[in-house]
Amino acid sequence: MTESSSDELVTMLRKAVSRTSMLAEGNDPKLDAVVRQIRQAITKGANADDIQTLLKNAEPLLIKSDEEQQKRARLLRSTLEELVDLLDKQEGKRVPHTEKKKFESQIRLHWQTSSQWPLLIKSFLTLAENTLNSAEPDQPRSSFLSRLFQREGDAPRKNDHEVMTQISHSFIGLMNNLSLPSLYDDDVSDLKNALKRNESLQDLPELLDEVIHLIMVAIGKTQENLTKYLSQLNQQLASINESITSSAISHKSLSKSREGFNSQLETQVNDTFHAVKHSTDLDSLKSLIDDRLTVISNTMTDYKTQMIEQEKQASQSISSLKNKVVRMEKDTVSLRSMLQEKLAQAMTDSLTDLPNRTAYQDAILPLCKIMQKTSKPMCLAVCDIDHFKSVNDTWGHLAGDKVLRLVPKQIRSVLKKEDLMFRYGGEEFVIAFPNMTLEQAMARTELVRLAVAKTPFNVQGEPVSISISIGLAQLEPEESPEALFERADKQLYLAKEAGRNRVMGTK
Ligand SMILES: Nc1nc2c(ncn2[C@@H]2O[C@H](COP(=O)(O)OP(=O)(O)OP(=O)(O)O)[C@@H](O)[C@H]2O)c(=O)[nH]1
Repeated sequence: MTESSSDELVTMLRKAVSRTSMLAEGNDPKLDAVVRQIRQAITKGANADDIQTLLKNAEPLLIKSDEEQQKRARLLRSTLEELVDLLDKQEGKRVPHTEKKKFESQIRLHWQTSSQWPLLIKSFLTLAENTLNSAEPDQPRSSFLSRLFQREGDAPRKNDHEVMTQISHSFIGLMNNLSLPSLYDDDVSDLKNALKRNESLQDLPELLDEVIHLIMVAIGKTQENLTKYLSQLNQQLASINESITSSAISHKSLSKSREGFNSQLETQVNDTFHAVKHSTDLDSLKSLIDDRLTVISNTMTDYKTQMIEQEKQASQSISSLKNKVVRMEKDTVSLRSMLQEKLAQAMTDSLTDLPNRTAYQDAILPLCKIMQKTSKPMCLAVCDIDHFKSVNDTWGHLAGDKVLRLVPKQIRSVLKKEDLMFRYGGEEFVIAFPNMTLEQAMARTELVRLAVAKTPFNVQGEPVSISISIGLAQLEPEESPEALFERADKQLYLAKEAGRNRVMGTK
């Protein structure tokens, strides 16, 4: 790996760890604290040893969170298996064989992957529908809902009723094992009550959608990825450290033996010199020189043997270092693609799938600069859902989340592909309109406002009117993104003051 590509990798690692660690927050307070330390250390440019110590501290917490995840996964698997058994025991109904086998293999393949749980729950729902919809041989076929889930006034069919109760209870059992932030307490209890009351498959899909949503909140989609990611990062750092340490040791020992040999040789040459100086006759001089030469020759042989041995070791360590570098080059490629995936995740808001505030902050400065440099107009709109708190208060947080997912879809429906929308935070969305004057942006945002106002949002079966207020500002030649946002936000405030459900703008 070249120095510049390793620098690049380190920079990417830093950036990615900082951002990825933000995603982990909120799952476990202790893990949050360690992850925050890692982020700070990396941002400050701490060395590999320090970061490794911090990663080691994170390990037991990650293991704990992994164990909890495993427990939840096992519970999901056994619940789904029991539910399949339950369907099997239905009198007069037949679980479609191929679908059942397919579902069982899906469970086997995916029970440990939390991102696949919604898919498993949905597949179960389909299997249940198809089973309960299967006609008894001597009964005429009729529509699924009318036949299975009693028409109004019909007495519930005992088996269907029982099976619904058991399905609902199984999912209540799953819900009891989710550890959710207390913010969701009311939603969990509402959902459990709704599941308890539920007697028809008709309402089950919607209820299961909410179960799925809460499961996703509880497991935190990123938790499992983060665990894998941190452990891979740990291995990379350990391998870099090991290589550097072993090459430093072998370098040290080589220079030590060279120094030892030099001083030994020097002593022997000096001794010989003195002995020759003080020798009186030719015979004793000859035998003295013979002796000394033997000693010097032995020393040289020893040194040569030592050198050969050390060269062998050095060449072994060089080839192992080379292998490591090759392996790291390979790992870098997969790490790089994983990092890119992480970066994309870190830039996306998980509720709405829109680019988030971090993405906005990365994009807005270059966008403003290019518009200013090319003297093109640009506008920024800050949109805020009106009285959103009362949606949460009246219908619950889950309903609020649903509205938060639907509103941007309505907004998107009237935007052009060059308009850039972000979820800025809470119930606030920001739209950048490149190449647009204030007049043009006023017209486009008026369409946005109308698209939301005229949509009857369906919350728990009832239509609810939702509106948004929008503040708009046009970018000035030398203006910073922060100043532009502030001016648009001020217009939003004025729109709220003037009665909401309106657009206000300024040049
Ligand atoms: N369900 C849900 N609610 C959120 C989320 N983020 C923020 N909120 C809620 O959004 C509400 C924002 O309320 P406020 O800022 O007081 O204002 P508002 O009720 O929208 O009224 P105005 O802006 O004055 O029209 C708060 O109740 C927050 O709890 C979220 O991700 N999901």
